[in-house]
Amino acid sequence: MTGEIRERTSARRVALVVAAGRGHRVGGQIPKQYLSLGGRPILRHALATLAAHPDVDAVRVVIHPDDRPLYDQAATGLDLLEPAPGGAERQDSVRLGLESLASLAPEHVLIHDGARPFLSMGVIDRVIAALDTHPGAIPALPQADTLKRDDGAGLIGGTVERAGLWRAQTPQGFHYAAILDAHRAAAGQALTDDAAVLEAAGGRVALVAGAEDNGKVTTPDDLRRAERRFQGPGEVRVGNGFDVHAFGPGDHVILGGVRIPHTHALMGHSDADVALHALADAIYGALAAGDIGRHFPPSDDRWKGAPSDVFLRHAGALVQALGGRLVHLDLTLMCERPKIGPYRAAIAARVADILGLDGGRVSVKATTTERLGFTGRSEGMAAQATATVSLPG
Ligand SMILES: Nc1ccn([C@@H]2O[C@H](COP(=O)(O)OP(=O)(O)OP(=O)(O)O)[C@@H](O)[C@H]2O)c(=O)n1
Ligand SMILES: C[C@](O)(CO)[C@H](O)COP(=O)(O)O
Repeated sequence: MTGEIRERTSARRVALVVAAGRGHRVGGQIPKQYLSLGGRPILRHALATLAAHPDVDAVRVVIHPDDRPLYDQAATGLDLLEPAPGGAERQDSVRLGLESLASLAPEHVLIHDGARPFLSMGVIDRVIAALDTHPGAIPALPQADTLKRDDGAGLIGGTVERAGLWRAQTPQGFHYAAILDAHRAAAGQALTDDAAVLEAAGGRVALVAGAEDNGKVTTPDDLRRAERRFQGPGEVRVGNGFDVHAFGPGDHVILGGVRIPHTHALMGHSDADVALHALADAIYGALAAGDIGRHFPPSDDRWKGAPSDVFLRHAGALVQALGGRLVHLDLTLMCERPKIGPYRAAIAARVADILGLDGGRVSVKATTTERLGFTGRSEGMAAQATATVSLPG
């Protein structure tokens, strides 16, 4: 997301994160969503993931007014809408949050618990995809254990048929107008999730695959389990990127942010920096966060002639937002001319500078294609990149 989103008067898809609860079951001095998990407040984990998702246009958090200083700390550096005040129960907080989005009039809203830190891009993707064909969709997992009902005196009163039962998670996605109307109509009824609110209004809600990791921190045991994830070695991801631009009239090319004199220029919507485009795509790939065209559509005039370090910096920021680290970047440029050798060190240094890395983590290589193909005929250039990213476990 960019700073410009905050100024928007509309956004197609908004994530509404409810975080106004008191966390009584976890206990402690501050509400659970502000407790530290892996060095960052619990709430920040999901905020970073939602803010980094290419199909989420804006994020609003619903908070308890007393928590404003804790919220400001948790949200530092993330580009979010102003938070909205919550209510006494989760359902009230969601309704108030939905009302607060009226002027944005989003098409879709994804309602997420701030206490579910391990949200993945894949779960968000599945919920969003289901909204093409359904007014609501939730991630859920089939019930695996046998279910017992007690008799009120510590004995089993019966066994509940578990077939067809699912455990509901968040984010729960909805067509905004439908869920706002349903929440208004349900005010006063006690319903434990937003799917139940739409169901009560007669809406049909789809089930998509949730994830075991996407559990809610509800009790001190959940918190201990969540902390254990950060004691492991984390996860290493590898992504690749590839890009091509054609030569046209001009007297220089921009490669890796470095201006190189040449008999032609590279043609493109932005500055046609084939190297930075491949690198950005490699990072997006490692995060499963789409590609450069999804974040910076060529149809958007804001990116006409744009310097491509904007794209690479954005990809690097997504890694940071997820609490991750760029371990290594490897770039190969393919062309007959210009000769890359004299500029190799400058390109590596510029890439490292854009991403705030030390130069030893950026490799720049070049090859001709032995006069074969479009690069061999000097009709254009290609670049290929690999990004290695480390994410918390
Ligand atoms: N009045 C409330 C109550 C809950 N929530 C949010 O809804 C999510 C799920 O609720 P839950 O796990 O029950 O959180 P708490 O209500 O804080 O927990 P507890 O019942 O233990 O106090 C949490 O992110 C919580 O902050 C909210 O925004 N407003
Ligand atoms: C919305 C929810 O997280 C779906 O599982 C859940 O219902 C919240 O329940 P709580 O009563 O607020 O803990």
